[in-house]
Amino acid sequence: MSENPLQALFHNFEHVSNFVQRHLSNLIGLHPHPQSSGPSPFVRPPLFSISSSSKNPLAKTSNPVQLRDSALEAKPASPVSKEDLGRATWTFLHTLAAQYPDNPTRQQKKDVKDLVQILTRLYPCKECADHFKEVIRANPVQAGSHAEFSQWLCHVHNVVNRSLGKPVFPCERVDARWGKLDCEQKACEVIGSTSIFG
Ligand SMILES: Cc1cc2nc3c(=O)[nH]c(=O)nc-3n(C[C@H](O)[C@H](O)[C@H](O)COP(=O)(O)OP(=O)(O)OC[C@H]3O[C@@H](n4cnc5c(N)ncnc54)[C@H](O)[C@@H]3O)c2cc1C
Repeated sequence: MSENPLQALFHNFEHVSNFVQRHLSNLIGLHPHPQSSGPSPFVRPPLFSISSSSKNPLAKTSNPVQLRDSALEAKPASPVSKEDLGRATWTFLHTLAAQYPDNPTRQQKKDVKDLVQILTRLYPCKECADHFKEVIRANPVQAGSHAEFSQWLCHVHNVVNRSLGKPVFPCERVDARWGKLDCEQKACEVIGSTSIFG
């Protein structure tokens, strides 16, 4: 009864933590080591550990929560290049165009136009965003159908290509270059394709 209430809370948390670790270890295939004689029944140390002082639960430990996964060790994130960002964004946009319906709804047409406008403001390469804004001003989004949107996108991509001295892509081959996502049972179709409000 004389136990500090915070200490009790701390012990409860530790029990829950141990419980979760046991079940996680079962899930990812870490089984108790039969010959293990130490305090931990596991071959590998737990994913994280909580140290507590039984005398003073508020005492600072040097590292109260330790992540042991080497993938989570503090490493500086490698920067994303302008080229990587560009390729990823074009992949996203052309894949979206490939799946854009022949008869889009009003909402889908609006969403696509909004998305492109948002890119001209938020694209995380300012020089590219500013240039793209000019490109869109001169070539307003056409999204009346799959064919219209994918051809429009191919055209504006070529405008960017030209400005960078890259080869122009033959837009009659855009459907061959950019296919729909390989998804089972139409799970990747753009939502709302069958709406009667198109
Ligand atoms: C909106 C936007 C604006 C950008 N603005 C700039 C900028 O101002 N300055 C800058 O340095 N970079 C910019 N970039 C990045 C640039 O466009 C390229 O993505 C980057 O240089 C990498 O080029 P890449 O040669 O790998 O091919 P990407 O141009 O990234 O193309 C990827 C793939 O798409 C296919 N492809 C190429 N052209 C077309 C087309 N017309 N239609 C369909 N498919 C095609 C090809 O198979 C190509 O390999 C921009 C990117 C985006 C998305």
